[in-house]
Amino acid sequence: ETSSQQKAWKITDFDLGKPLGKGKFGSAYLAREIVSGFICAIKVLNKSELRENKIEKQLRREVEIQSHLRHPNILRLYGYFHDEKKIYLILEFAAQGEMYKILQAKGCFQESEAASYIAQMTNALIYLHGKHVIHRDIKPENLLLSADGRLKIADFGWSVHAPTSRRKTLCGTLDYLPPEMVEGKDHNNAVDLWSLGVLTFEFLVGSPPFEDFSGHDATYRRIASVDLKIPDTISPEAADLIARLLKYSPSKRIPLVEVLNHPWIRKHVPDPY
Ligand SMILES: Nc1ncnc2c1ncn2[C@@H]1O[C@H](COP(=O)(O)OP(=O)(O)OP(=O)(O)O)[C@@H](O)[C@H]1O
Ligand SMILES: O=C(O)c1cc(-c2cccc(F)c2)nc2ccccc12
Ligand SMILES: [Mg+2]
Repeated sequence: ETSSQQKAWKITDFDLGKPLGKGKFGSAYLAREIVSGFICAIKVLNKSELRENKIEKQLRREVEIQSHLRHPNILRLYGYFHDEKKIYLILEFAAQGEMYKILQAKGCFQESEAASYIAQMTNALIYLHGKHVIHRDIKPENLLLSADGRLKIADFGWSVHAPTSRRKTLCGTLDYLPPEMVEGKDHNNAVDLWSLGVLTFEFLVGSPPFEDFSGHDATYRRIASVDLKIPDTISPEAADLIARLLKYSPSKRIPLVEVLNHPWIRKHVPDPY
C-alpha cells in the first residue's frame, strides 16, 4: 500500500498476548504485530453485540474521530479491521492501565501529581477543542496511563463535533455531567470544562463532588444546584481552580488556556520549555 493508505490488517498479522480487560462491548488484548514486532493493544468487538445494542454508528464515529487525532495525551487509534464476526481496533498500548484503578488504590493523589495530570488533560482538551471535538465523557474510567506516566484520553464513544444536542439517553454515572447535559439542553465544549473541574476534585478528594449514593435524582439535584462543598484538606489554589470550572453557566467557566496559567498549575507544573 502507499504510505497514505492504511494497510489492510488481519488478526493473523498479530500475536495476541494477555487480556488487558473487559469492557461493556469489547475485550482488549496486548498484541504484537509479527513482522515489525510493534507492541499495541487490540480491542475486539462482536458485530452481533454491536448490532443488538444499536451502537454501530457510535463506534464508527469513535473510530473516525480517534483515528485522526495526534496528541501525546490522546490514546492513538492506529487502525481497524474486521472479519465476518468481529471488529478489531489497533490501539496504542497504555502499560499502566486505567487511571481510576490507580486512583482507587491510592485513595487520592498528591497535589503535584494531580496538577500534572490536569495540565496534561488541559493540553489534550485544547487540542481537541481546536478541532471542534468535544469529548463529553471525561472521567477516570476513560483515562489510561502509559509506561512513562503520561495520561492518555481513551474512549471516544461519546465524542462529537461541537456544538450539538444529545439524542442518546444518558447511561452510567451522572457524576461527571454538567447541568446543561443533565437538563438535556444544547451544549458545547464547555461541558469538558465542567468535567475537568469534577476530575480535579476527584483526583484530590478521592470521590466526585456531587456524588449522592441515594440515587440519580439526588445527584441530578446536586449538579443542577452546583451543591459544591470543597473540603479544607485541599489547598486554596486547588479550591479556586475547581470553583472556577464548576460554574453553572457554561460561559462563566474558566477557559482552558487560563487553566494552564492558573497559580495551582504554575506552582506544580514547570513550563515544558
Ligand atoms: N490501549 C489500552 N492499553 C491498556 N489497557 C487497555 C487499553 N484499552 C483497553 N484497556 C483495558 O481494557 C479495558 C476494557 O477496554 P475499554 O474500556 O476500551 O472497553 P470498554 O470499557 O468496553 O469501552 P467503554 O468504556 O467505552 O465501554 C479497559 O478498562 C482497560 O483496563
Ligand atoms: O460488517 C461490517 O461492515 C461492519 C463494519 C463496522 C465498522 C466499520 C468501520 C469502522 C467501524 F468502527 C466499524 N461495524 C459493524 C458493526 C456491526 C456490524 C457490522 C459492521
Ligand atoms: Mg472502558
